[in-house]
Amino acid sequence: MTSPAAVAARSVDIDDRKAPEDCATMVDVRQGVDALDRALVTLLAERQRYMDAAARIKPNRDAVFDQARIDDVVAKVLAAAEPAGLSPDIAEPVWRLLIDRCIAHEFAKYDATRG
Ligand SMILES: O=C(O)C(=O)C[C@]1(C(=O)O)C=C[C@@H](O)C=C1
Repeated sequence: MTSPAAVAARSVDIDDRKAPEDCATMVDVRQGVDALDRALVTLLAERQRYMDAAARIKPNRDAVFDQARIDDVVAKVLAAAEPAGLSPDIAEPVWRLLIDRCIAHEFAKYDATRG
């Protein structure tokens, strides 16, 4: 088990990483990946809090699963992925799984607070 202190000692600030094109070693690559993963965790935790808000605001439990909104979210992600250079083969399955897990979280939150 890696201690939190050891993890912190290895960590690279998001602004203190090499651009992918400038990486010369696998240490550079992995420091960049680890830094981005921490940034993504922060963003995903904030996205999760919007699910908490949705569970508080939606009019009823049936509104938690919204297929039209899922289609809209995936379409917007794919539209943003293209100019950003993110492969749709990564973006689409990642977001479909993310939405699926977010729906499960939203149902759990709804049931815990309003069920
Ligand atoms: O937009 C909503 O209604 C949400 O609750 C967000 C979200 C998502 O993860 O993007 C989650 C559940 C819905 O079924 C659709 C989309």
